Amino acid sequence: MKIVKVKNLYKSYGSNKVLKDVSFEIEEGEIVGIVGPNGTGKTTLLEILMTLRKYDEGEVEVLGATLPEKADFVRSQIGVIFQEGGMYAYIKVKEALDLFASFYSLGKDRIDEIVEEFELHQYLNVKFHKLSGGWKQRCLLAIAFLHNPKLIFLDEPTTGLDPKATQILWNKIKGIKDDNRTILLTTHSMEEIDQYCDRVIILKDGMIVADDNPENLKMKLDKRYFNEVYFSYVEGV
Ligand SMILES: Nc1ncnc2c1ncn2[C@@H]1O[C@H](COP(=O)(O)OP(=O)(O)OP(=O)(O)O)[C@@H](O)[C@H]1O
Repeated sequence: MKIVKVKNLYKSYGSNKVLKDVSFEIEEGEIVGIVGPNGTGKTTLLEILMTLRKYDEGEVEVLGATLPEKADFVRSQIGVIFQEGGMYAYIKVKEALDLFASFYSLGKDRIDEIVEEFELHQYLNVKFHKLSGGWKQRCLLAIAFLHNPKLIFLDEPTTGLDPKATQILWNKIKGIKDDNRTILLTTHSMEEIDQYCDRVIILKDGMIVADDNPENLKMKLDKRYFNEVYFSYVEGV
């Protein structure tokens, strides 16, 4: 099943044409990474799919529902981690879980399950701003996962994390993926694309310049590492 369908998408902010004729589809169960230089429209694209932004032209379908018409349905089905994880600084982990569970009318059993799955026990009474970067992201992933979404959006989930915390978070993301969930993320880490993504979409100046499996792209361009592929598409080297 196609989880995301985007056809001939255009988006401008005033005279700034940010997305230009973007088309792609995502299959159920894929981990897809979107990469590209700063300001090339990655977050804007994610925000359109998450129902947070209107687009100018084109067609967008998420989980079989057309946007923007079916935004309420899509919102109830997706999980999201925003860039630099927006969360109230002084809320305790337990309070945050209770709060978000109440938005989806979920009971204590589901919270207990998530605490178990993400191993959050020892942090339940810790305030968010006291958590390390890695644990913050892990808690945000747990919250994003509370209502069992089939599609999860992660905007630069590992930015600022040390290698160990990055690895732990990715292990969790992979675990989620094994459940046949679909994950769409942005990252500036070429290593993460190489190691973890089934597919990569490279955006340059708001257009897709490559969309394939990272291994295929390396073979096609005869490169050993994905960062060389990236530079080849983005810088022409
Ligand atoms: N709300 C907004 N109003 C006006 N312009 C915006 C808005 N949001 C983003 N832009 C502009 O749109 C362009 C694309 O921004 P966007 O954040 O989507 O890029 P990005 O690829 O995610 O960048 P980064 O890698 O830095 O996160 C940039 O020129 C940015 O300044």
